[in-house]
Amino acid sequence: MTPAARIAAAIGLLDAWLAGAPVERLLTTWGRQNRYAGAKDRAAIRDLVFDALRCRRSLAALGGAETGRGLMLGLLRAAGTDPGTLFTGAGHAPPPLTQAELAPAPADLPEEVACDCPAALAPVLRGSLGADFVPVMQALRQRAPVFLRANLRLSTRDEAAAALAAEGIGTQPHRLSPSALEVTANARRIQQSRAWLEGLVELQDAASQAVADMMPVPEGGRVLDFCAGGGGKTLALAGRVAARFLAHDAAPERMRDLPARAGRAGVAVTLLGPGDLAGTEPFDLVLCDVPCTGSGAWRRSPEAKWRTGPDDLARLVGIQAGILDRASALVAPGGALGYATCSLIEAENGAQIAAFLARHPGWACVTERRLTPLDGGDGFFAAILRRN
Ligand SMILES: C[S@@+](CC[C@H](N)C(=O)[O-])C[C@H]1O[C@@H](n2cnc3c(N)ncnc32)[C@H](O)[C@@H]1O
Repeated sequence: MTPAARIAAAIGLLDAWLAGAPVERLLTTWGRQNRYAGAKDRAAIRDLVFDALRCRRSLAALGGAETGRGLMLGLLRAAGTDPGTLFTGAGHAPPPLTQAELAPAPADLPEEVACDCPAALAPVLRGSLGADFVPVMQALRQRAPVFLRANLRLSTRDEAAAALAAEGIGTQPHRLSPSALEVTANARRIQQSRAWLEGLVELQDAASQAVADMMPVPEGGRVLDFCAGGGGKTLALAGRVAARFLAHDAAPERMRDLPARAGRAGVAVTLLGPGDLAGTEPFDLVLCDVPCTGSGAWRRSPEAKWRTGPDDLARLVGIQAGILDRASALVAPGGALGYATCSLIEAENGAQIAAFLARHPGWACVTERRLTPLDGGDGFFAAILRRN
């Protein structure tokens, strides 16, 4: 496909997204319906769509309309490319620019538009981020780096990096965690590499690794990952300490890849569905990596940035409180309750912990950490609580 034809495809996909369809389903369906498009075309179109979603507000302003066409015009203008060179109407290119579209783009955009902050959550984001509001929102406009976690059970980080380098995959250590590697070349080869297939590395954000590093796991102890999902945190904990790991999720189908991932990593994890918890307590650590707005990960999931509002936030805060109440009852005397979100919003973070402590006076918070994309990885919050 020509660059102009890829832009025309992205315009169609963005129009369907603006009409309410989920982005991943749109991209999958587009790939099935356009078999002539090769892997490079599909990847390029995905990049165009995700770049546009990350910067939806500013690009719509630069392109003069909140339509697929307006977003692509804005994307080209933001990159300093004259859209007229691609909007030619020739072959599969988008139709030429109209008189209205030829008008100069606005020189100055309002702050929240320029940093692509969603209007619905702007007050809570401003309140939560304070002086970091603009830099963090600006950081969320960029593509996220690809990070790997070296499985320290099987090799050192340097050995994992050397094994990847032997297969042409460039990495560099990242300061957020002793296991974190930032991929600098050939990220698309990772899942075919021997290093990945043999469990030396896993894909995991560096801040997510830093959160796992904070969790107190006693050697030989019992650990419950209460909201295990794909098991990223379970595997990071198991990569650090030899202990007994149980993974639980309210939606057990989310854990379907965990047995294969645990097998690759050389660790044992017992899976528990919603009805299986009774009698499994007590645990030395119960980790609650709770469902949240995901605002710290909007670089990777930009769709959520525009489709999450105050009602979703209120619903999630209620779910998080319920999880903490339930999970705290499973912690052994002297054990720890871990809490984590990939959110930047205080209601899901420090305020959630303060509300838990107000409901449970026997508990105290011993550590809290807030990470934003300015630290290099996704935005995360983590706290460790112990019974007084
Ligand atoms: C942030 S994700 C977990 C990500 C995972 N820990 C990882 O690192 O890959 C949150 C998970 O919580 C699960 N969940 C939602 N409500 C829950 C509940 N009430 N109890 C337990 N798990 C729940 C969701 O199904 C989802 O898989």
